Amino acid sequence: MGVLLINLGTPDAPTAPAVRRYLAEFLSDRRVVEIPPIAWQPILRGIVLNTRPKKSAHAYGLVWTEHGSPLAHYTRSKAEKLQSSLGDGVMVDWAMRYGSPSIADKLTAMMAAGCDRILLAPMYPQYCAATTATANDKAFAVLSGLRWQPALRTLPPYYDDPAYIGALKASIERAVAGLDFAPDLILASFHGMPQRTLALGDPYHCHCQRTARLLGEALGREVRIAFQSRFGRAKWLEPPTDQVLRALPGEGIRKVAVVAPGFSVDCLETLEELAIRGRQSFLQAGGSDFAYIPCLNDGDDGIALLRGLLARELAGWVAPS
Ligand SMILES: C=CC1=C(C)c2cc3[nH]c(cc4nc(cc5[nH]c(cc1n2)c(C)c5CCC(=O)O)C(CCC(=O)O)=C4C)c(C)c3C=C
Ligand SMILES: [Fe+2]
Ligand SMILES: [Fe+2]
Repeated sequence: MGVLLINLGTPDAPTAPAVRRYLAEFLSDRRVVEIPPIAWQPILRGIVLNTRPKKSAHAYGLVWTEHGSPLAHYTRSKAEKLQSSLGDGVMVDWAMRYGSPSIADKLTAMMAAGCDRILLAPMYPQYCAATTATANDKAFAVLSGLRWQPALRTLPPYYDDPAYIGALKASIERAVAGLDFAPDLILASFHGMPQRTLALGDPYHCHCQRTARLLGEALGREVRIAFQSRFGRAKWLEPPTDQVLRALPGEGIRKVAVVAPGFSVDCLETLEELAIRGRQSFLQAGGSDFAYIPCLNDGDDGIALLRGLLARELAGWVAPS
């Protein structure tokens, strides 16, 4: 019996060549960039991969840790803590959709260790074709080459699960209690997506809206939603986080706490885009106090949440110790 936590992927080093390799794989995924390859690949190879890696490598350098990329470090730590929590009856491991460790290598190792039933757990509370579906696609593609396949289950999105909302509420309340100011507003920033994916039926936008609404109800205060990390020229989900942060002081909101509930662990998009650049935008626009509240990461709230979700999905396969 195995559980494979799957996250997005990250470069092996904060250098332009490593970021280039990572972006080449990531941005060639047709679940991520839905432009026909004949039109997109020349733009990707001719422009994006010649300009973005240097800029992004600099940004990665600002958040890189002694354990490597924060995304990989926290994902690994989550898997190790869940292994202890779920016990010897279940093998818990982790993989990345892009780069390493690969889904193919980890699934192969799990099968070699005797796992004939595997729960795939994409680490995304809100379902999105560009994240959840492509992670599962990759695992199914590995199985398509096997004569003797293991049985598979996939972790459903958990954007409205009371345990998820409860874990976010506890972590936000604890973080806010430790601040030396009282925030006028909690801003929930989710990764953006092209607007057209909403019209095409992707539930991601609705899942984000529902998470933010339930979180506001649980906290008993306004939680405003925004979408970050715009990529490319198409229209993205609105409002953009950086614009909201720049507009808040004009509304009289001068103390803000920003949280990123759509990211299971901190990464470039939260630590650099929100905690560094978001802070600058807000303070330059006249804000007085800014706090970035970390993701659930490998903290007790996050581990207890995932343990519960995984145990539920493993029901009938195993009784965790
Ligand atoms: C949490 C959900 C995510 C969605 C939805 C998502 C969609 C999406 N992203 C890009 C382009 C980029 N994303 C990048 C980094 C990145 N994205 C997510 C998560 C989601 N992306 C994470 C967790 C990360 C961080 C990775 C890390 O190493 O820390 C990047 C790379 C960084 C950069 O150069 O800015 C790009 C590019 C698109 C196009 C997209 C949907 C269509
Ligand atoms: Fe992204
Ligand atoms: Fe970004």
